[in-house]
Amino acid sequence: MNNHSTSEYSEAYIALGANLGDRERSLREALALLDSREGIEVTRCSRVYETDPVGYLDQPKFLNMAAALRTSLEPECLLSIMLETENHLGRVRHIPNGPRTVDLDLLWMEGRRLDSAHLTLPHPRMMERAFVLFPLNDIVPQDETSGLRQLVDDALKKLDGEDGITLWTADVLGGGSGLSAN
Ligand SMILES: Nc1ncnc2c1ncn2[C@@H]1O[C@H](COP(=O)(O)OP(=O)(O)OP(=O)(O)O)[C@@H](O)[C@H]1O
Ligand SMILES: Nc1nc2c(c(=O)[nH]1)N=C(CO)CN2
Repeated sequence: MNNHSTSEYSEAYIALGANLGDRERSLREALALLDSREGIEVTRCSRVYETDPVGYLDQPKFLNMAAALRTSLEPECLLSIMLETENHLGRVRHIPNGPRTVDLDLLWMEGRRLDSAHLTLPHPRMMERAFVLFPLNDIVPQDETSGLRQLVDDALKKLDGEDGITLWTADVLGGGSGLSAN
């Protein structure tokens, strides 16, 4: 526990994306680093998808996935650990929506709505992004009660289709990471 913790645990959902360097390794290491931090436990991981770039098109394809965390941290503290993790794995910001070794977005935290200079929750663009919704759909339980399941179902119905998204079949989380999909 540290000064930023509360005694309660919450469920949080994050999105991960990588399109530079060893993409599988970046995803695996990001999850392992988060899981190693006090107050964060990675509880479920989605499957991994290879996705065409959205927004800034002249860049390599991404690997995208999502994970559920059990955390005792306040959202701002969780986000700052996520940003530290991105930096640790060599992320450099050059172009908005551009290539990155790893990108970690905080999508949703049970019962939390925020709109500050540094953090907006739920993530404002998550419901329009197939590269977020497909992975999230893998890990949000049918009986999830905070409203996320309904939002994901509604958003998936509005998507155009599955263009530009394929399942990545390699065992990204294997290799002794202690993490597994779903
Ligand atoms: N829910 C959130 N998750 C992650 N970052 C957020 C969130 N809300 C606000 N931010 C802020 O957004 C800043 C920029 O994030 P980043 O550079 O990763 O954006 P991006 O991944 O390129 O674009 P996008 O936010 O559309 O995914 C972060 O430094 C963070 O302070
Ligand atoms: N396919 C794909 N496209 C993107 C992604 C991403 O993770 N996957 N992230 C972006 C900025 O967050 C912009 N575009």
